[in-house]
Amino acid sequence: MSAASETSKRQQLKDLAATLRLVWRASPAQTTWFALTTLLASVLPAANLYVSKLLLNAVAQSVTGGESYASLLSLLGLQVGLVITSGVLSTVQNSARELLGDSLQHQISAMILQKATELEVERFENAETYDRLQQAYREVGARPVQVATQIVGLAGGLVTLLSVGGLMAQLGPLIVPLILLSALPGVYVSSRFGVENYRMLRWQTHDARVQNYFGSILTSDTLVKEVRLFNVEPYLLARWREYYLGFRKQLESIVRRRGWGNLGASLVSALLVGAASALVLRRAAAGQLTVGDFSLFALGIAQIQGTLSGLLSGISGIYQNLLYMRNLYEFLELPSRDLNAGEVWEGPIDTIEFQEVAFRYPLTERDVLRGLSFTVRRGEALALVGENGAGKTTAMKLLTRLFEPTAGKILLNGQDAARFSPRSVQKQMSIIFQDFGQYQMQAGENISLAETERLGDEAGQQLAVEQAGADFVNELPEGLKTPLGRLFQGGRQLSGGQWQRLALARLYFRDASVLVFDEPTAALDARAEFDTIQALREQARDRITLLISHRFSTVRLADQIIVLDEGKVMEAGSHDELMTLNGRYAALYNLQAAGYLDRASQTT
Ligand SMILES: Nc1ncnc2c1ncn2[C@@H]1O[C@H](COP(=O)(O)OP(=O)(O)OP(=O)(O)O)[C@@H](O)[C@H]1O
Repeated sequence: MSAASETSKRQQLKDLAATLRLVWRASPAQTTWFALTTLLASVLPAANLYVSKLLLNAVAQSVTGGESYASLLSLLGLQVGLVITSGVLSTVQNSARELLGDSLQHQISAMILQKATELEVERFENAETYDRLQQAYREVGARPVQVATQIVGLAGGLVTLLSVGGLMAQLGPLIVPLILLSALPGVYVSSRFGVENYRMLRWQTHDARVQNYFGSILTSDTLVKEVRLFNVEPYLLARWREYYLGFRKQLESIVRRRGWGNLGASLVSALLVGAASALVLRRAAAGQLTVGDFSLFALGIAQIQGTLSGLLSGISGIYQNLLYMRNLYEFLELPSRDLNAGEVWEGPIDTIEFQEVAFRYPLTERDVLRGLSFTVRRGEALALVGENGAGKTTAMKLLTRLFEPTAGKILLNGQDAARFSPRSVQKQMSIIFQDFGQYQMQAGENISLAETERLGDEAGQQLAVEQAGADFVNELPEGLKTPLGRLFQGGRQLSGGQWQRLALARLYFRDASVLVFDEPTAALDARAEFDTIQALREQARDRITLLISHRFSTVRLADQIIVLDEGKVMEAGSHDELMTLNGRYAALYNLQAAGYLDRASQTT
């Protein structure tokens, strides 16, 4: 695939304009200072060369007494003035660039984070989005300011080239073209390998993520116990290293080929400069050039070569940087989901009705829910049971509007939920997921995250703690203000069950009319689970409770039980009805009950 086909020219122009807009918006003042000082500094090389030439000629003349000390001094003064001007300009230029880079970095990070908040939840379950997010984050750093620097540098470079070229043209007609030519091979090599480098990094993104993942297992606080016990370290290290060796091979190949390319370019360049020098020396031998002219030539070569290669590599640099910036734009252009779009739902939810709901995850081939129908009313509890992967959590993701059904309808108080904005419907729901969050923040914050408008509501937090049976919070050194987790200094680590109680408190903290418990008690023992669910039934008398659990002793407390099998309802009814039916539910229930009885008889 050629670099050009990766992004069309038109797209690149658009990206260029977008990048310049980004730079300008980040800081108009710093951008102006930066551009102005760069342009002013670009006439200095020609001025310097010219004054040096005059000074050398004057020195040569003074040897024969043709030039006074005062006139030499005035030329020197001019040269010192130029050095000071250049110092002032470059100081302002560097400061402006540094501040501009910082503003840009902040602005782009904020854009990426904002975008992440607008993405559909399903995007986060998709490896491609992660790759894009990671690539976008990588570009936050220097790229945009590099593009700005390169564009301003192009204008400056042209001014320098024209002014120095004009001075050197007086030395002979072929001199400037020969020197210009000598810079080209080097520029070609660096631009070609620049593009190749870009492609290599892009291909490596996915593998680098996998490699990082292996590294993160080895440095994870939560996994360290399993890793040590099972002695997984050598395997993980080997996998990690295997990826490194793959990257290394690609890098070595690029470095080797680029090395040969640079060598060839230097040889060609040396030959061309040699030819230009021979021409100048011939004129010098014929007495047609002054000492100053020769110094102009010697210093001018480096200046022209440097400026031209700067110019050309600036162009290819802009091109390459825009390829990288595309990653950022691709991420920012991902479709957003406006969670506030739709009518605003107000008031409590009294009934939930699933009508023939089906769902298929994006990019997959299989419906994970098929024809799911049930109704649940305020004051009732409905339990979903079924084997792993039967679709229970997915049904809750649909109810809570994290995803939309692919077929069928969900009615709330008899109205199609799809009409209402997801945010306003979600306000009426509180949930504890299987993989609930363990936020490395204070205990009280962990609870109040369910309603950040009430972050300081300690009485509310305390009530939620009591409802969730999370009394351990009161024993913590600073109570609700105790920082939790191991990530930051001073944090207290909780047990799995304690974290879960805290997540339960978070669920209660939100004043919702629908409570969803997705295996809320997995980290609790059977007795504690039973107590928790019974307490929950008391507290949820005037709400709708939806419960997912693998423990039938808990499930039996629900008014309605739905047995899901491969996304379809297999049986539905109350505990007693399902036991009378003597089907799958009854079989599973009896199996677990026998297990309990068995254990009970062993302990007595
Ligand atoms: N993001 C996803 N993309 C694709 N398929 C998914 C995704 N999440 C879940 N699935 C698939 O959907 C099916 C139902 O998953 P779900 O998590 O709803 O099951 P569950 O009944 O809650 O299982 P468990 O008891 O293990 O929690 C499974 O086959 C799972 O592999």
